[in-house]
Amino acid sequence: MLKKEDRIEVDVTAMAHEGQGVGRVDGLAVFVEGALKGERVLAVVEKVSKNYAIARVEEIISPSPDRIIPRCPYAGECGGCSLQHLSYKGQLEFKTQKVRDSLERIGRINTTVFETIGMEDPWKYRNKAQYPVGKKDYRPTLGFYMKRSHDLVPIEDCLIQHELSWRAAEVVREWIEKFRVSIYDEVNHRGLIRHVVTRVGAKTGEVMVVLVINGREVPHLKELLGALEKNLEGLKSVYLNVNTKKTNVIMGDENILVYGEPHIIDFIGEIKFTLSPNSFFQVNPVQVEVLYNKVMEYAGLTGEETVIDAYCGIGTITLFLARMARLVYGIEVVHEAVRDARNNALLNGTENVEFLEGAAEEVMPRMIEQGIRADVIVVDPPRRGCEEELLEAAVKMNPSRMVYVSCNPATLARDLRYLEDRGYRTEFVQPVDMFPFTHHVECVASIRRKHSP
Ligand SMILES: C[S@@+](CC[C@H](N)C(=O)[O-])C[C@H]1O[C@@H](n2cnc3c(N)ncnc32)[C@H](O)[C@@H]1O
Repeated sequence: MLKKEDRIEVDVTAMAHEGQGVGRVDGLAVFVEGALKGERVLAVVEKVSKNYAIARVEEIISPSPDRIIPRCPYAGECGGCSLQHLSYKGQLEFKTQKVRDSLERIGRINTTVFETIGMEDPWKYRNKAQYPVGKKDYRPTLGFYMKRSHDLVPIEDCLIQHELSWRAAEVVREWIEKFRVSIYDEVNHRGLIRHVVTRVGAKTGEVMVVLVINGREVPHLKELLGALEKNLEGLKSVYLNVNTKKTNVIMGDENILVYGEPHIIDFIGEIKFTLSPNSFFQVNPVQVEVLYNKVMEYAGLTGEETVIDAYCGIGTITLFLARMARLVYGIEVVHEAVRDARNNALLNGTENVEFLEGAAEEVMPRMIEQGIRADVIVVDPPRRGCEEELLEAAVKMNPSRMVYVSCNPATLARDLRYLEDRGYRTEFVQPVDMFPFTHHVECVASIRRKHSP
């Protein structure tokens, strides 16, 4: 029987969904952090439970041809990226396989899963960063948490963040140090500065800086704004975000604008969007165009259709769809996002959209009661996937096509099974790499009604 601290040799035969290598020792599945499929490794057991064990790599006995030396100096420590040691080609293959496995095992979906579409340059792609603030050797530091912990890994830069983002974080760090501004301590719930959140408009270069604070004001604000203005070309907006709760949720509900404009602007393709501190906006501006173009292709619109875009956020997909549809309903639960979506429609002069506020699983049944039907339904839910009530309503509307955008292959598989059992067929699934160097993958599924009425 394996036990904690055992040193074992493992032949890694598969990759788990979060990127750990998996092998078997004494009949038990062992998940080895940092190991790749095809490798033989020496590992130290960290945890043993009834059905599996967890181990960490101590030595690579025979490496995979896909193993690379991580470019990031914090790889293995920082919880942000889990695949820095895998070649980019290997990452894309891993993601394709992960989607195929989920669809087959969880959903028993028999469909074509295309190869994952990757980036030409998979670095510096993120337009949003959330840096926790802490201390190292009594000095303020910013960084990222280790995997499954709140231990801060101090960093000097992040290779997947937009460069303006780190520059903003550095300015805030220097200001904290210079004016001895207190740093939040989550153990005793004291101190002021919790996180620095940055958003960058990739096409416009506009920057928003949000200081998440355990309070409603900061000392030496004038000096902070002066330093940000001086060092950050493109600075458009600075907010204080009030989060006085003892919680792991990063941002609170209240935002106080202390500099510049309430929004920054960015484009996806030709369409213009305003972004506020809390609104959801896809983090990879290059791949989001690839993703939305796939949505358009699979929606197959001619200009005649009534379309529903459920879980529409600030109306990004809605406005794309509207260019080729008669009317698009966007449905979203977050009030501010609906307000932004309506603004974005105005900003782009788009009139054939209507935004409905509420939980999509409640709004869609009400639409049916009002006699509203859709020819095409697009859904883009959070990781937990769609509520059954929403899928039930979607099937009742009897659209000829659905497009499912998903950031979680497991819930995608579950929901596709629901639809397959009720007269729909998954034509194909296209994974898109929105998050290089992490284990996450986005998918677009094309779904068709099996029989026309
Ligand atoms: C993955 S995001 C997609 C947003 C948008 N389609 C985009 O590409 O930017 C999911 C969105 O669903 C919203 N949401 C979460 N639960 C919801 C629900 N039950 N009904 C409607 N919207 C919901 C979230 O606020 C978020 O804006």
